[in-house]
Amino acid sequence: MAYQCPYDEKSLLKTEALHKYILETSVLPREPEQLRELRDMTNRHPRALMSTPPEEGQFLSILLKLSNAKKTMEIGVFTGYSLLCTALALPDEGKITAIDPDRATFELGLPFIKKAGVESKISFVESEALPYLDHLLEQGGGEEGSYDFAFVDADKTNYGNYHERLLKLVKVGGVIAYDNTLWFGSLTEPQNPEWPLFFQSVREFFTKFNKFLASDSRVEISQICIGDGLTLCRRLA
Ligand SMILES: C[S@@+](CC[C@H](N)C(=O)[O-])C[C@H]1O[C@@H](n2cnc3c(N)ncnc32)[C@H](O)[C@@H]1O
Ligand SMILES: O=c1cc(-c2ccc(O)cc2)oc2c(O)c(O)ccc12
Repeated sequence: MAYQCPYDEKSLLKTEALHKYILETSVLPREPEQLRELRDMTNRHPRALMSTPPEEGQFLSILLKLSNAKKTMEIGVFTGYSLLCTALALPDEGKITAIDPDRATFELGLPFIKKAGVESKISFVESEALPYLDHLLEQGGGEEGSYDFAFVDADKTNYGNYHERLLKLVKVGGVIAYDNTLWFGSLTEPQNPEWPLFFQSVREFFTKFNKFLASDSRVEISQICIGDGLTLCRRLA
């Protein structure tokens, strides 16, 4: 049976009105046309809740520009909202390695990426991320320490495994961003036996992963209350 997330609203803000205010004032009026069209299409998908929300996409975009990122990695593409945000934010020579075993869902968003004229910046890799990251690290050829930025929004309980590989692939000063680290605000809620088992296991995972990141001396971190929680890790040395 399909997993059903117990929450249908992806915002951690105090009220829905505040979320609506931010969207209507600062985000949606400035959202590029192809992103809006891709988001409208995705909203009709049964798993639309998985898509990166527009305020988070806007944040990723400004972060990529501020950090002058050129070579990035995306783990977990779905229909490509965060991927298109990234592709639009990178300079003309920018490159994104986008990894997801589900090509069909990526292809739903591809016409919008093409229409935006940024397809050439994207190399889509149809694969589970872990073996592909290992392949990049094994093949040599300058992949180690070459990425400016990585956005991780895939199978949550593998984030620790991605972290070890990505710390080798991003350059010193590069950033790894982990999505969903506040998992619908459930981390500080009492355990609810009515939650689906998958939801509970991800909650337990993030409880440990957040502590792990906080104690990881290889990175500087900032956990941001946007979308479902986003933790930025900047590689030190
Ligand atoms: C939350 S969605 C990604 C949302 C996307 N960032 C967006 O803005 O629409 C999670 C994606 O992770 C992919 N995924 C699941 N397991 C994966 C794995 N082992 N490696 C890479 N991607 C995986 C799923 O196929 C799904 O498309
Ligand atoms: O409800 C979800 C589920 C996921 C999810 C489940 C299984 C995978 O292999 C990958 C992702 O991801 C979500 C997500 O990223 C989100 O922002 C909201 C909900 C869900």
